[in-house]
Amino acid sequence: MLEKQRATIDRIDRELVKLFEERTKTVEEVAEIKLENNMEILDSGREAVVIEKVQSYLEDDSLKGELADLYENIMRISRGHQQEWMSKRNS
Ligand SMILES: C=C(O[C@@H]1C=C(C(=O)O)C=C[C@H]1O)C(=O)O
Repeated sequence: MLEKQRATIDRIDRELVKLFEERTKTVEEVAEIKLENNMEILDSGREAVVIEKVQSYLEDDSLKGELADLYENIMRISRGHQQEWMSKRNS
């Protein structure tokens, strides 16, 4: 009954995981630059811009709130990853 839709979701998830890994590797490069330049992990201005930007890519504006929620979580995880990465680098 749900096979076709779930196969589509599985395909999308595979792509999302690939992109998540690519984003996270890039975030590690950001962490390295921040560590070298004594910069704060959190950049609230940039986070606000990211959310506005991704919302502008939507075709369905009714998803704006959910997309903001998703990106708030992605960036929270991103900051946690930078923290971990910096701690390992310093140990
Ligand atoms: C990756 C960065 O670090 C943090 C995480 C962000 C992100 O994951 O997009 C954005 C801003 C920062 O709070 C950055 O400064 O660009």
